[in-house]
Amino acid sequence: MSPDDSTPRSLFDKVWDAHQVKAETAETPGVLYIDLHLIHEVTSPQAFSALAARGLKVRRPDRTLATIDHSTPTLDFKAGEAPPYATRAAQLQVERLEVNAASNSIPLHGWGSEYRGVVHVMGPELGATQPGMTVVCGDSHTATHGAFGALAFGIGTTEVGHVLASQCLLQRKPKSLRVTVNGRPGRGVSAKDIVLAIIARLGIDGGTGSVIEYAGEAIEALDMEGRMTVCNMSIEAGARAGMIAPDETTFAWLKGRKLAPKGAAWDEAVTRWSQLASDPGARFDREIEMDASEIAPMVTWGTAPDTGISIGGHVPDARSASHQKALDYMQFEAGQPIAGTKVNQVFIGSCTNSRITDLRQAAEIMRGRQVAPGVRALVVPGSVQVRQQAEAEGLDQIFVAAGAQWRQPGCSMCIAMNGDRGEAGELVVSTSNRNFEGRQGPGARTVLASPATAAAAAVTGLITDPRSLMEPAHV
Ligand SMILES: CC(C)[C@H](C(=O)O)[C@@H](O)C(=O)O
Ligand code: SF4
Repeated sequence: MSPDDSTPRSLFDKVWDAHQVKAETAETPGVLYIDLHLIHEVTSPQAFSALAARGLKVRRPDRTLATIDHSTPTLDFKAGEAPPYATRAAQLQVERLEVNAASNSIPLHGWGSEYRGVVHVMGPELGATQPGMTVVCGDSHTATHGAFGALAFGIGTTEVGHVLASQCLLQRKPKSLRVTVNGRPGRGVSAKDIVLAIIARLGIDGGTGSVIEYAGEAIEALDMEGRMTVCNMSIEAGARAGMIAPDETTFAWLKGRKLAPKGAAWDEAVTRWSQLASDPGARFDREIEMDASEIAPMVTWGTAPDTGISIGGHVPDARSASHQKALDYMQFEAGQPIAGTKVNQVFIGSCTNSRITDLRQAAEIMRGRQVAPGVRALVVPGSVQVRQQAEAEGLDQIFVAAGAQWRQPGCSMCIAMNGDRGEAGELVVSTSNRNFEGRQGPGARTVLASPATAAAAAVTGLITDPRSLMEPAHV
């Protein structure tokens, strides 16, 4: 059932149509071809076991790419020494992936690879993620890759097995939602603030069953790192995926990367990719518009990512029992200003905000300042590449001189599976994407924020508007 050529199509429609092997019917889902399958140590073991139990081989090891990120320690260790895993389970997960990747000829960026990193940081960095592709991973933040105009979404472990075995997935076509962010944000307002504002507007289930296309001047003005931050959090509004039309910014970022097309193939790819943007008149099931100039630096007050408020705002009144529960957990009083709240830890990292531009924004605030007494600040680059780049720019020196800890790459305190965590009752200002109860350690309280806001919290020990610490030159 291919639409006739004159029907205007969205970016999502175009990528979907190009990968549909078999159309869905009322009774059965369709079959979608997958271009890139990313895997990590947490959601792949049972899938490999399922394949082995049925005597199946990995169909396209060359379209599969593995890394280790969730369970890996971020502490330094010497070459030849065993990594200082937090638990035996963490070690076994990593070792299992090493064996599974080797025995199935899947490229693994494990210990020793200069491309190891959080799966949603290293895939794009390698140039593995490209416009117009379908990308899946057994991980809910796979939407990150949609920043390149790919259709990228998270799948469950059973589906990881399906894709390993067949390179295809059974899917029903999701609905479409366009979020247009008009205008330009003011100084000190980053991609993270924009997406927290979008999620606050949509609610945690406002995007359910949909693929979001982000559009508008404020989105187009973002660099690729910012676009990845926005797409990354699509799942936090319940959406299946987030996408942004590829443009010159996308092509310039990808050009020359290890797995990006080269020479004539590059030119041919750019011509193809340039046709992916939504056609004028393309239909969306739903549309919302926002104005970037109205967005301030955002922080969350609750235990769901849709509880963002502007940093100058007040914690809202409880509107339901679950709101009250969130207030109690967070130890916030309705009506209190959120700025000025005491902070115990700061985490700058995660697949939302651990890329080079994120670290530059944090360093700009920390330069020449000290982490406040009693505060622990962790800066965890998203990949070995980001770490090396940051060190080449001297950012590590700024963090270390400020008294922050400069760590090895990984998911770290975003999910607290590797030993990095907040203690019960501690307030953690975090650049990650989830503030669920216990996400960063049992009883730890998470406030989501941008890298600049997190850095401002580190140096003041309080939730602080980062604009108050910015040089007048940046006004
Ligand atoms: C461990 C993994 C399955 C999980 C996910 O799916 O997102 C994790 O990455 C997260 O952020 O919660
Ligand atoms: S950094 Fe956090 S959100 Fe991203 S993949 Fe790792 S645990 Fe999930």
